[in-house]
Amino acid sequence: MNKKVEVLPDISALVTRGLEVIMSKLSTAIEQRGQFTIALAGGSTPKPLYEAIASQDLPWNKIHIFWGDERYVPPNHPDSNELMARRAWLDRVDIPATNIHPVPTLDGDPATSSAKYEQHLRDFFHCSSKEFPSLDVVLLGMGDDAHTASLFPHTPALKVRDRLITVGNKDENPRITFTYPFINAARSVIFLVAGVNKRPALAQVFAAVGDDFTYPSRLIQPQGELLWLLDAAAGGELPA
Ligand SMILES: O=C(O)[C@H](O)[C@@H](O)[C@H](O)[C@H](O)COP(=O)(O)O
Repeated sequence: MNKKVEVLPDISALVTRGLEVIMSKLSTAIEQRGQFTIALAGGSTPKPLYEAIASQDLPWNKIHIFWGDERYVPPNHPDSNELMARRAWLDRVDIPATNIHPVPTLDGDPATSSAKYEQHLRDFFHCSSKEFPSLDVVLLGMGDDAHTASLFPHTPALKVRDRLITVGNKDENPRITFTYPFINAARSVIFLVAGVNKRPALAQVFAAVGDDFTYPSRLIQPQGELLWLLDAAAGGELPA
């Protein structure tokens, strides 16, 4: 694993750096493989980054969008990660509808939706039930409790290692999430973390020794590149 940590002075610089990194990986992916695949994070931090990507002149027909996790709500619900990304980015660019791969959340049963998303991913990447396909980029946030995607502390989702997608839970509210082994199969995993409230969790995640099930972001140890992009408020006290 190639782990890098960058601390940027503020949110604006964090977004600018995130855009620069993603544009570089997008160009490389399209040059080498003819397409770019990215899984988006939800929450609030990535919204300005999505708005910045929407302003770029890109080969949208070669870009495929997935979600690393989704709340189990309809796509028009205010909590929907898909809705946030469509409003901030996808509705503003000429990307083919077939290049947008939202998590199904209308089956009435999270386990059914989870299996359906898994099959969609396997069909897209033409991979067997044993393989973990590699997205070019998995973009992640991190909660104050060190969760990432919808891998929350001390939940069953943290123990699922033989699937791409599983059902997560936050306060009894179901979520659909990438499993940590699927995240770790990515060519690049990029965390975008901002705010002083994230410092305690970051200290635990970066500690040499710690409990992965208490601090789930510790589980993210990709074979490829791991890049932590932090603003100074979040990362200012981390040991260099
Ligand atoms: O569905 C979600 O909410 C996200 O995927 C979640 O993992 C998020 O990235 C973190 O909770 C950080 O959220 P903020 O960026 O809002 O702090």
